[in-house]
Amino acid sequence: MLTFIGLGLFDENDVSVKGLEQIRRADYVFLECYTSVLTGTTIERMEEFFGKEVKTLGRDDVEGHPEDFLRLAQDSDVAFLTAGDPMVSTTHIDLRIRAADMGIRTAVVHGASIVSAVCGLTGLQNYRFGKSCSLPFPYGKWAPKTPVEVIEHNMAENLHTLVYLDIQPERYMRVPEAVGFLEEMAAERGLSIPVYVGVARAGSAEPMVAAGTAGDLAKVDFGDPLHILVVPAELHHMEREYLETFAGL
Ligand SMILES: C[S@@+](CC[C@H](N)C(=O)[O-])C[C@H]1O[C@@H](n2cnc3c(N)ncnc32)[C@H](O)[C@@H]1O
Repeated sequence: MLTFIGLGLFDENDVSVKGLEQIRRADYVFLECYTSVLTGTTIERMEEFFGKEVKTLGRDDVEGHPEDFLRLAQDSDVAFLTAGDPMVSTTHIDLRIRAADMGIRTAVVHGASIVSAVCGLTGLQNYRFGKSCSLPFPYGKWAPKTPVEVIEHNMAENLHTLVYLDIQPERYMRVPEAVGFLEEMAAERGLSIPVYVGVARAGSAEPMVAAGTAGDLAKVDFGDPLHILVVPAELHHMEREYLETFAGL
């Protein structure tokens, strides 16, 4: 049996009771740590809390040769953990299909996701979001055009855009630098982005939410990772009031 378990947003306490029970019952526990991370804890703290050894998996282990750990699930209970929800903005539906093809029973225990947390923290209505995009660090002088194309398309449709910020082993993209990258790309296309909304450490006791122009956000200290950005569409009056009340718009 392979159980996909979402750990939620910040630390080991965010797992659901169902998720915790499954982890404690599992013969093997793997944590995928490249699509998102719990920055409020460590592997050691998770192991202590779960009472299990937690083995980490990188992108190549999961997407390149998952058979190695999937084989274990053919005759034992394997828990596959991710930060957030395992099936939101990940490619793990592929893994579940591969497992099913190998005759392995599977199940999903959902976790709190950054996608819903952003709505709660910013007041931006979930049904007003268009396609989301990921913003990677530029590679030398190369930077992808896709994020700003997605934003432009969503703005034309009057939809909000959620911008996931790059996570690398040694560094995390922060809101002010993300705004800087997007401003450069937008200027090249002649696109003007009037307002940004930045969020840091959703799920922690002290999440940071700030809204304003690129210039406003450049001055904000968002603190420790993880960070995420929203480019809002035209604001509904309730969304505006919420951002004025909770994000200093
Ligand atoms: C590719 S998405 C994966 C989403 C995850 N599966 C979920 O359901 O939450 C990961 C990105 O979301 C953002 N993110 C995730 N957790 C966050 C948090 N607690 N606070 C702020 N941003 C977060 C970061 O930009 C990160 O690079």
